[in-house]
Amino acid sequence: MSTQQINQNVHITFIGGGNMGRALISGLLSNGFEANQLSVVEANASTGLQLHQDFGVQIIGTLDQINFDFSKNNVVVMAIKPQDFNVVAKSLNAKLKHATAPGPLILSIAAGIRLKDMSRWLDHERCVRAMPNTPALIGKGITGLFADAAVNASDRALAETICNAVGQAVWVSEEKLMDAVTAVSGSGPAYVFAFLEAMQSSGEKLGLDSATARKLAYATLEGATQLAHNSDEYAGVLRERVTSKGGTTAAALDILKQLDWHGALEKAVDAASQRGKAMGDELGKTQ
Ligand SMILES: NC(=O)C1=CN([C@@H]2O[C@H](COP(=O)(O)OP(=O)(O)OC[C@H]3O[C@@H](n4cnc5c(N)ncnc54)[C@H](OP(=O)(O)O)[C@@H]3O)[C@@H](O)[C@H]2O)C=CC1
Ligand SMILES: O=C(O)[C@@H]1CCC=N1
Repeated sequence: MSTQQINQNVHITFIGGGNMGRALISGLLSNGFEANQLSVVEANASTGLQLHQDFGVQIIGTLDQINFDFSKNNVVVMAIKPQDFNVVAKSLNAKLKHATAPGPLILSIAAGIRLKDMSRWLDHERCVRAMPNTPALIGKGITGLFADAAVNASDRALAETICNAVGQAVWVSEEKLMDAVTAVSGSGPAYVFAFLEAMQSSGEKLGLDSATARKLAYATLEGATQLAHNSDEYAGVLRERVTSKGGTTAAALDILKQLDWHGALEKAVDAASQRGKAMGDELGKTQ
C-alpha cells in the first residue's frame, strides 16, 4: 500500500490536543493530511477552540461523542498525559466494544505507558507505542516506534506512515528501549533549547546584544548540526577540527571536561530514561 493510498483513507482522532498533539496535527496538515481527516477530543475548551481556529480540525468535547466512520481506516492517537491514560483508556474501552472489528489502530505517544497495560485497559490488541518529539511541528520530528507480535504488517506500515509524515521514524526491537528513545529524542529538544539558552546568555555576558548573541548561537547550532549530518566523520573528529592546539576552543573544552559536561549529560539522559521506566512501573499497577 502506498503512502498516498494510506493517507487518503485514514482518519485520525487525537485524544488530547496539548503541546504534542498540536505539534503532530500541525505537522500532518503541512505534510499531506487534510483537516477533515483529523478530529481532536480535547478536555480544555479554550485549547480545543484554538486548535479549530488554527487548523480547521473538528473538535470533540468528550470521549463519548466520538463517532468512528468505519468506512475509513481509523487511528486513535493517545496524546494525553501518562497520568490521565488509565481513565481515558477505560472510557474509550466502551467505545471500542461497539466498533466494527478490528476497531481503530491505537497509537499511544504517552511516555512510560506500556503496551500490555494499555491493551488491558482498552481491552484491545491493535496498539502501537510511539515516542515523537516537538520538531514534528515543522515536519522535522523523529519518532521511535514499538509494536508487539499481535500487530500486523499493515498496521505497522500505517503507524510508520503517520510518523513519517511529520519527520522520520525508527522501530526499536524491545519495548524497554522506548524509555531510551524518550530520554534521547522525546525529551531531547528540551536539552537543545537549554543549550541554546546557555549559548545566548554566555554571549550576552561577554557584551553582545541579545539579538546578536541569539543569531550567533542559533546559526552555530544549525550549521554544526547540518555539517555533522552531512559528514561521514564522527562528531568527535569534527570537534577536533575546530580545536586548534593551545587555542580558544581548547580553553573552552578544558572547562567542559573539568566540569564533566559529557558525564552530566549522560546522567541527565539516564535520569529521563529511569523516570520513563518508573512511570511505567507505577502507572501500570493501576487496574
Ligand atoms: N511534550 C512533548 O514534547 C512530548 C510529549 N509526549 C507525550 O505526549 C503526551 C501529551 O503530552 P503534552 O502534549 O506535552 O501534554 P499536554 O498537557 O500539553 O496535553 C494534553 C492535553 O490533553 C487534555 N486532556 C486531559 N484529559 C483529557 C481527556 N479525558 N480527554 C481529552 N483531552 C484531555 C489536556 O487538557 P488539560 O490541560 O485541561 O488537562 C491537555 O490539553 C504525554 O503522554 C507525553 O508523555 C511525547 C513526546 C514528546
Ligand atoms: O517530559 C515528558 O515527560 C514528555 C515525554 C517526552 C517529552 N516530554
